[in-house]
Amino acid sequence: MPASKTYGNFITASTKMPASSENDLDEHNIKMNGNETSRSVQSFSPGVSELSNIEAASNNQLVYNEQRKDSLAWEEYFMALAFLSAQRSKDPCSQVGACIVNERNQVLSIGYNGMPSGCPDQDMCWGKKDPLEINNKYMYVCHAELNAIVNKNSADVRGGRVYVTLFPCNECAKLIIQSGIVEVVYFSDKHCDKDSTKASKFLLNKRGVYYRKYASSLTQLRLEFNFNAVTQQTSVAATQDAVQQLCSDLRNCCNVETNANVVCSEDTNARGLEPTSTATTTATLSLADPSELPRPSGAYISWEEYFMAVAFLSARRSKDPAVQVGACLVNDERRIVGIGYNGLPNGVHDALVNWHQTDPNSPLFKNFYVCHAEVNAVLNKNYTDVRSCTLYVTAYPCNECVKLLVQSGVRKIVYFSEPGTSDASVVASKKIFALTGVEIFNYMSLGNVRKEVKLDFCIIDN
Ligand SMILES: O=c1ccn([C@H]2C[C@H](O)[C@@H](COP(=O)(O)O)O2)c(=O)[nH]1
Repeated sequence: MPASKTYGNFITASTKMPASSENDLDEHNIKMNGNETSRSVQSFSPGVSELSNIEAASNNQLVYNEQRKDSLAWEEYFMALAFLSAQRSKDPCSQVGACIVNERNQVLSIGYNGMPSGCPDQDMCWGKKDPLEINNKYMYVCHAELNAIVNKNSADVRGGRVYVTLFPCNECAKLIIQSGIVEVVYFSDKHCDKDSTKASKFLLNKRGVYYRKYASSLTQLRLEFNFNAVTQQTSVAATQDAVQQLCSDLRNCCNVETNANVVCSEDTNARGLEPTSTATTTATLSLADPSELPRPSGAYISWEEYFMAVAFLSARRSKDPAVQVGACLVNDERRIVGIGYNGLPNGVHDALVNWHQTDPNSPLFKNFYVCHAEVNAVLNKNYTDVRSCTLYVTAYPCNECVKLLVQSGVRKIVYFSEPGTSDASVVASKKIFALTGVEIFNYMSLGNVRKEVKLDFCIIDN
């Protein structure tokens, strides 16, 4: 990994390359299985907004060059989304995540490894050491890539790019190829010596699916659900950190005897599988080995925490030096259908707006130009309808956004920070919610929710 600057224990996004070079990744020769492969430029162009300031200046345009310099690059943002979704996984060993994006850098889908939907976690095998294959997790768990492909919010993922925390296995490579994904960006290749990874690379090479290692130095990120988190840490977060620590300690010490013993038939694993013989004697089976159980609650992030974390993560893409806002729209099947952050309209160069102009009487007032996170989340949806969706948003929506959300059919809003004022527009928004029956909740009022999520990309290699 290249050297990186640290912020406390965490690396800041400011260490990354300037925004103008985000697209550099699209133009280099890559090494694939020992062969130098020349890669044609892909059409993942970030568009006009990614032109360098120098270019703009040479065109004799006004350059304010005041946009935020530490916002996340696309590459970092998408890999962070993959690692964030991995934190939803209940796999006691490896939490894996995948994020599929299209050529316009819109998120099409996110997935993590887990049991098939509808199969109760507590009834499933989570271990991997049973001599009988049928009693191990591998036959049951759906891989992150599979879940991302089937959970897509678009008609298909053809032409897309998938960001994965772990190099896809051969089964996932087949799905990737068949679904038309053209590029794989991976973080870890820790199973490179396994046949399943070799077969995967063989397949991807044969089909011409380009794969490359995540190239940014950003490998850790702290998503603080607060504009002033240092002074406002709550005991909830502290408690959940303690639960996480406990779970990790438990995972590290196998075969610990606790009182959590159950009596069951010796030929079952007490998780719903058919007995392999007709023996009826009973034996005491210890369920104390946490590596055979799904992660307990607190050792993975809840849905509410996940969706709010996605909103806070997308906020980190914003170039606004003053306020970064993020929004995440979720349908009633808990699929993310739209993500947005506050930014300029497509095609408007980030360097051409005076980000520090706060005078509403000036034609350069930045708010005249910036599209709100909520608007972008609604518009960034693919073919999916946002009707009956829930919006997770880092800040209380403004009056204009409230109208848009209500007209789009959003039925529930979970916001993080309270409006700064209770002026007429806030009162009007609340009135609209009351009249239309749209539910609105402060995230913290949901109770026992964390206010911080830490992403450590290297954890996949531990
Ligand atoms: O491409 C892949 C490969 C594996 N996974 C999942 C499947 C399992 O839940 C874990 C691997 O568990 P280990 O205990 O580390 O063997 O990762 C995946 O999602 N995608």
